[in-house]
Amino acid sequence: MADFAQGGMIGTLHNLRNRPLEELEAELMDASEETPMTLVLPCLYSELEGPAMGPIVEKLSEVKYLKEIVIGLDRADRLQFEHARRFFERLNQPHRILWNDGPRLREVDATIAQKGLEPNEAGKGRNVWYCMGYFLASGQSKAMALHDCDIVTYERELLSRLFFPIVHPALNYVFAKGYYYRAAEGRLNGRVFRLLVAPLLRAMKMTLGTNDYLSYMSSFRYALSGEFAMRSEVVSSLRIPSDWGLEIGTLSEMHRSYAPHRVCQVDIADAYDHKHQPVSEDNPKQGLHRMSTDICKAFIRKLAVNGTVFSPELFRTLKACYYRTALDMLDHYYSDAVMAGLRLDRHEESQTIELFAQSLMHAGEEFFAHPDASPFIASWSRVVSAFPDILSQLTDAVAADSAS
Ligand SMILES: O=C(O)[C@H](O)COP(=O)(O)O
Repeated sequence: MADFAQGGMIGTLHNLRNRPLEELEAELMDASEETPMTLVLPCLYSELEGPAMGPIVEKLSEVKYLKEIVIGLDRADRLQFEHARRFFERLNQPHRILWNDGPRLREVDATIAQKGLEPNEAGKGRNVWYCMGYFLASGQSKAMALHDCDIVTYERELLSRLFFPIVHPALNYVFAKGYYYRAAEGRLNGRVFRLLVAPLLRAMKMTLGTNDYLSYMSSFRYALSGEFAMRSEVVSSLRIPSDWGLEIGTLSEMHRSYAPHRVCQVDIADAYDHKHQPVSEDNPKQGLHRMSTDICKAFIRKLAVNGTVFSPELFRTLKACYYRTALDMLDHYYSDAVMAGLRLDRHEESQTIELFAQSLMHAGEEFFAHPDASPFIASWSRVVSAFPDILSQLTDAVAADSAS
């Protein structure tokens, strides 16, 4: 059962009363006249072959209030792109597939690269960024929502609850972030959020002192959720990171550009399950190992930009504080899991905390070695000012791919 606490700097929209989906969708239908809505699906080709995507597309095809669906397809060759086109044919809404690795979109990327504004690495950030560009270019909608494509617990309600706060005429939000808890097959998940992000934020407050940014970030119940929605005016000026700092970077940018009362979080699901990445202890370039380093880097850069002066001593203190805080929080997660009848392996999670502490130190070393490095991709408004016809090049390329 949901509580109704408003504990942080942003608004929290709970799931009070389990309102029927039909009621929510009817209100979204009404809102869609004034505020048309586009859904963005950033996916890997391999996800089309996984257990989640088929049911997601089946359920989405029933949604009536969507104006358009934009699918960003990564890691697909020509045959796989053609298969993807057939796969998405069952959608009842107008939809477009961005074949990110296809020759036409690579050519658009090469054009943007002439002025050094292209995403500097492939990945979810680049995929989302091109979908945002297409959303602006198509100009069909005033609101955009985005969700992951590996959600095995997907229900239509998730999408309706994500859009509701930014499109309902009585509400004044420009950005909504989804929250839930993660669990599957009797086990409590969400390891990076629980074991890294939440205790690191507490440790940063203790070591650096509370500031507006840390209070804002701590207000999010699931800062790493891949589900968020925004009004079109946010999309053109948003800078997003190309690495695993995407979610933290996006929230940080919202903090930079908008007052907290225009940002909210919304309960979009009960238990949520998805594809789990390995921890990857031995390979810092993969799995949760890589994700944890990118997230630490995203925090460090943001704090540096806000005026925090980092030193090796500060990192040692922060690491010690993080480590102790994470272990304390693990006790609470364990108690919560036991009471809910869920499994949680304390030894395994303690080892993961040790690895995340190393990731924090590693991120600090990288920051000292490359203080100017930034994973942020330029905003679309900057790209458009450098290449005034880039959005039509993008729509032409996508249309030509879909007609080929
Ligand atoms: O949100 C997270 O913490 C990471 O994506 C890892 O999630 P998982 O533990 O559910 O795989």
